[in-house]
Parts: sequence; structure tokens; C-alpha cells
Amino acid sequence: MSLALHCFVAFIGGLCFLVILCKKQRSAILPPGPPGDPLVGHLLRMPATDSALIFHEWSKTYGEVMHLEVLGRTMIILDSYRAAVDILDKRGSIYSDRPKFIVYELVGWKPALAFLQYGKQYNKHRQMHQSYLSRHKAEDFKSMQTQEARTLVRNLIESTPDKYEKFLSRFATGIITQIVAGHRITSNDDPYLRLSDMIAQAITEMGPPGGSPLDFFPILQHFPPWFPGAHHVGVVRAWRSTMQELYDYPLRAISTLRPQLIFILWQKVGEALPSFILAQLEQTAQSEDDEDLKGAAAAMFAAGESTTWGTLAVFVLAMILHPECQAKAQKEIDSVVGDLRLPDFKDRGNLPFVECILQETLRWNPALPLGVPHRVMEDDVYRGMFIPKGSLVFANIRGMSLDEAVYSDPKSFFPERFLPKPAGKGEPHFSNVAFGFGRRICSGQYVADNSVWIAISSILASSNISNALDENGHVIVPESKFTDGLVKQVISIAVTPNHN
Ligand code: HEM
Repeated sequence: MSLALHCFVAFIGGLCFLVILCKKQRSAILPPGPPGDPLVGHLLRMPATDSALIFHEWSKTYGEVMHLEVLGRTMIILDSYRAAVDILDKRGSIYSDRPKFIVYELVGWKPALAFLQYGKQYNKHRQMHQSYLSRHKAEDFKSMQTQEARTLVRNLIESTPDKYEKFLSRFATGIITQIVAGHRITSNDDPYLRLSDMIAQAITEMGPPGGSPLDFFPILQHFPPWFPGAHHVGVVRAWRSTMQELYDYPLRAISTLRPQLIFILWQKVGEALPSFILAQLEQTAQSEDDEDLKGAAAAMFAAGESTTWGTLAVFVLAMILHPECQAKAQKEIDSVVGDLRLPDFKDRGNLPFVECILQETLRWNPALPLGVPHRVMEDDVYRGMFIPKGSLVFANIRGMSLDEAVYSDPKSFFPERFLPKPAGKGEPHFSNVAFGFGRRICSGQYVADNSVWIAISSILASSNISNALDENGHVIVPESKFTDGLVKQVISIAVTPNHN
């Protein structure tokens, strides 16, 4: 090749390189977002409450992929199902990390699947969860869940309205303790109920993961709680021992079975009820994995309890506010199941309207409005928008539930929207959204879906949910007010036996 040709090729190569570089720089534009302030970015504009709803409002101006900057940390808000699937599902290999949640770690929430960074330990925990909570394995829990739902309706009917929240929570806790530790709750002073109350309180005080000043300035952990911005230091001190108990208690309670376990392995007999902990102990039978086992069990307990009972509380509220939906579902149950027995999982396929109520409950007020943030592990470009490595990526589940392009009149509770046309509107089920996305999708989704369905169908079949009365006999109309994560207000309800 002549010198001139060499020069020509080098010139063209250089030109191509420059064009690619310029193109990359031009395209390396962050997604749109509201204007921020110098240095602190959007810090002063961040909503104190209802962030998912406010982000959704902003996204009407800035689009389904929006960017915010808080003290140098990039946040990407995904406000449409399409964007969440494209990014978190289809590009899961780089979008499955979690940021460090300093407050949760300091309080002792470690190792816990929901907060583990992507890597070897995450894989181990995810595998432990998946092997015990898979769609197939969830079948094994159905009869236990049915039994717990029967106990729930009996408790609701026999007690007074001030106890209803407790019983919904006991239902959710009772299922998790049986799955995790093979422990059946039979009394209101069960240690697991006490623990679950305390964990709920701790979660409320710790606030949304990643949202405290400590998460932005870890140095604050070395300051006293009275120091501006160091309030969470006090929260950490207050709840550390409770969190330790959540980790230690289930294994301690079951460890009395360890000698029996050896016996089981030899003799294949024993008195222990099957459980996640026991199954893991049978596999490993050695204590160096105990920390991982404690963490995996605690994660199921903490992630599965408040979400399930919070969803049931939303259902109860919806039924009070929409008695016509309740009556329609009860009519369907009566015609399919009759009044001699309660619905069972085998009836599920024949109860399309009950299914719609479940889907609408998940959609109308999702238990985790902003999910749990993912962290992107590499620079990425999505539809010409640059998403820098290290950004926190939030699936705005609440925003997706209000997407007018998908759900008509989205603020209304309207279960018929899911029925196929022409009876309904043929809108997509919400369980594809409510449990999150990609490799970090809720590991308990099948168990949760079954728990909520059997509870809803059993309550509808056996009770009428209606407004409670105040001391003067006047109807109390509950407010539909929610926090960012869980149901905020105490719901005043009355459940009466159904004689229809
Ligand atoms: C109606 C009830 C429930 C709802 C609405 C719900 C929703 C969610 C959501 C939105 C996420 C975040 C997913 C993401 O990062 O994209 C999640 C994660 C998780 N959920 Fe659930 N969940 C429920 C019940 C349960 C139950 C019963 C369990 C356990 C038995 C459970 C265990 C977990 C765990 C361990 C994670 C973290 C997974 C990971 O980071 O890899 N959840 N859930």
C-alpha cells in the first residue's frame, strides 16, 4: 500500500473516530427533569411525602424517563411500564445492583436480599429464596394459606373493629412464620407478632431506604443524634437490638431442633414442621452458613409481612368505599361456590370478578409506590438519553398505576377495567407491575398473590365489609390517605356475618 493510501486510510479512520466521539457526546444527554439548584441539585425540591405521586405529576412535563440530581447522585425515575421493562427487565444484566442503604445496614439489616449489592452473596440469597418460593413450590403452601384465611375470617367476625387491622397483620405474619420457621401462630401474644409490630415501627422510623441524610453523608453516623442531619443515628441505636432479634429469633427457636435434625437425616423421621430454615439446615447442616440463613429468613419475614397486610388493608378500604363491587363479587362467589362452603384455590379460575378485585387492589394503591431502587452498574444510553453508571433507578409503580394511556379514569376503583371487552375494558393486569422488575423482582410474588387472593375471596364469601359507627351511631367514612409506602391511617371498618 502506498504512503498516500496509508494517509488516506488513517485520515478516514480518524474522521470516523471523531464522528463517533461527537455523536456519543451529543447523545450523552441526561433524561429531562425539572430545573435544579447549583451544587445541591434537586435537594430542596424533593417532596417530603407522596414522592411517587409528585414524580408522576412531573413526568407529565418531563417524560416517562426523568432525571433528578441530589447532591451529585443521579436518580432516574421510570414512569411507564414500557420504560421499566426496556430498562430493568431487558437490560437486567447491568440494572440489578442496589445502592448502599446506610441506615438499614447500620441498624443491622445485613445480609438481607432486598438490600444486597449484586454479586456472589446476592446470588446465593436469591437462589435460597427462589428455591423455596418458586411458582411450583408456592403450590405446597396453598392449604396452609387456606387454613389461615379461614382463621382470619373467624377472627374478623368474632371481634370488634378496633382489632381488624391486628388480625389482617396476624394473617400475613402467620403465613410467613409457617413458611420461614414452620411456626403456627395460635395466640395474640405470640413472640413473632410482637416482633412483627416492632419491625413495622422500625421501618416507619427508618423511612424509605436510601432517603436519609446519613445515606448521602455517611460521616454523619459518627455524630450525636442532636447534630443537624444526624437524627437517624438515634433511630439506629433505638432499633438495633430489635433488628438483631429478627435475625436471631427464628434460628434460635428452631436450633433446639438441630439434634433432631441429625436424627431426621439419619432416620428420616422427626417432629419438625417443614420450613425454609429446616430445609436449608438439612442441606448445609453446618453453622458457618448461619449468618446467610438468618439474613435470608429475616428478609422474607420483613419484606413479606407489611406488604401483604398493607394490600389487604387497601382491599378493606376499597370495599367500604365501593359496596357495589363487594356485592357483585359476593354474587359471583354465591353462584360458583354456593353457600355451603368457602372458596378454595380450585375455584380461582371460575371467579373472574374476584380476580379483577385483586388486580384493582394492587393497582389502586400499590404497597410499594416507588419499589426498591435499582443501581445501574455501567454507563448506558436509552433512546438517546444517557444514564450514568451508579444512578439510582426507581420504577414508579404508583405512576404506572395512574398512566392514562393504559388505565382509563385511573384514580377510580373500577375492577371491571380488567374484564375482556365488551364486558370490560381489557386493561392489563397490574401484578406485572406491583411486584417490581427484572432480576430484583419480588421473590415472594407467588406466595403473596395466593395469600391476598385466598384472604379476599374468603372475606367476601363470609362477611359484609361496611362502615363502622361512632359512639353516636353515625357512619364513619374512612379517608383514603396513604404514606409513601404503607397504609397510613387506621381504617374504621365493620365486618358482619354474611347471611345472603
Ligand atoms: C402483596 C405483597 C407484596 C408486594 C406488593 C411486594 C412488592 C415488592 C416489590 C415492588 C419489590 C421490589 C422489586 C424490585 O426491586 O424491582 C419487592 C422485593 C422483594 N420482595 Fe416483595 N412484595 C410482596 C410480598 C412479598 C412476600 C410475601 C415476600 C416473601 C415471602 C417478599 C419478599 C421480597 C424480597 C426478598 C424482595 C427483594 C428481592 C431482591 O432484592 O432481589 N415480598 N417486593
